[in-house]
Amino acid sequence: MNKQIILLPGDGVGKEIMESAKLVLNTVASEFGHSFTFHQHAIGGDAIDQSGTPLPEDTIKACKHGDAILLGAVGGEKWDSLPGHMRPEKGLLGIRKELGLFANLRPVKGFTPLLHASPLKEDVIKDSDILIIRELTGGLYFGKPSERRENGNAVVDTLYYHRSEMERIIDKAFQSARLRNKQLTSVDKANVLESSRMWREVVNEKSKDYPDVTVEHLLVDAAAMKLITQPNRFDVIVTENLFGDILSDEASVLTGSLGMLPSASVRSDGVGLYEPVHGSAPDIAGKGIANPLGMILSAALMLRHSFGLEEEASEIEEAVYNSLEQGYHTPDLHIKGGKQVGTKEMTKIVVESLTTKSVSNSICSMYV
Ligand SMILES: NC(=O)c1ccc[n+]([C@@H]2O[C@H](COP(=O)([O-])OP(=O)(O)OC[C@H]3O[C@@H](n4cnc5c(N)ncnc54)[C@H](O)[C@@H]3O)[C@@H](O)[C@H]2O)c1
Ligand SMILES: CC(C)[C@H](C(=O)O)[C@@H](O)C(=O)O
Ligand SMILES: [Mg+2]
Repeated sequence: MNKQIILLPGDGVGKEIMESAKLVLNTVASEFGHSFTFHQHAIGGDAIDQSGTPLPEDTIKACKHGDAILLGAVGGEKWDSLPGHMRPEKGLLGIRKELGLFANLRPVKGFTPLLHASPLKEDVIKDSDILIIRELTGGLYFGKPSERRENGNAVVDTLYYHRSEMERIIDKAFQSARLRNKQLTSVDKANVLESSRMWREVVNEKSKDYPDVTVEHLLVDAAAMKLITQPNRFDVIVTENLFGDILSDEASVLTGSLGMLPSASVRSDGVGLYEPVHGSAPDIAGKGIANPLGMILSAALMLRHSFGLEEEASEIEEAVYNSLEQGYHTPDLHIKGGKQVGTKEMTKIVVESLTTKSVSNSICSMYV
């Protein structure tokens, strides 16, 4: 298979972990006889420094023509004082919107060896296998107006959703639930927000088309609590943009670290942008200790969702979990008796595991 992959390393640890993804993808290419060509472009702070804008035209053009996109992370203190529309984060929001990537899939699989200090019982964590589906191109992130008023003393952000935007993401969530354990939790704030009341209506209407899927509604505050106290009760969670952003970082504790979570931002035709859930991690950037696994697992999601390479994707996931089971980990994780390594070494271990195919594991879930 011949594929053109657009790489947007971005800022901070984004650059470091993108190297890891490239190495793993090159290994897969040579093991399975594929040809992956990489085209690197600027986004975020990196792009601001190079051309004065967080999302240059040539980056948008390349993303539209590539077969899939891998993104590291954007942002950092250096650009924090820029006005809102100039910030690195606008580059990320812009490319999601530009490509119509309305569905953000964030799989979370509990992994007990990493959580020896957790108050939860081991089997609760081990049984936790959640797919968070976050609406990605609407809500407060994109609502107009968003501005300062009254001489800068008042502020407005707008939460706008069209019913059709709710319908497509909720449909996607029902379809995903059907492929998994047929349980859908819709998270909203229907006791307060009009948008959430419409969201609930749409979920209830759509549920008639999916009678085999069990639906529950949770208010977001209670959902946040249950995600931590009873994570194994969830299968697929669907929610709007901002709630999904927050809940997915929270859920990452089930895996031991935010550095572990991958994500796929997709639309209906398979076009996708794949990125770890975490940010540019300025506190550890440049130290060579960033966890590359969320990025590597995002590359696996790309192979599965955009290229249909299920076997290759599963092998990467297995190599990642085999490496952890052997005790190798970056400093953000805590494995009793494990061996702490840096980004490059961790990547090398995953690559070795891929090439030796020392596979045997039951902890790796199908990320749908
Ligand atoms: N998708 C993205 O590009 C994205 C996502 C979130 C935040 N951001 C941006 O990143 C910048 C920093 O934000 P933040 O500090 O709130 O969030 P962050 O996700 O960058 O970091 C939060 C914490 O998690 C740790 N962490 C994150 N990724 C890690 C990894 N791979 N390995 C080990 N530890 C890791 C960090 O060291 C930090 O302690 C901000 O400018 C923010 O806007 C970007
Ligand atoms: C950087 C920021 C705009 C982004 C978001 O909120 O979507 C990030 O937190 C994420 O989760 O991808
Ligand atoms: Mg986030």
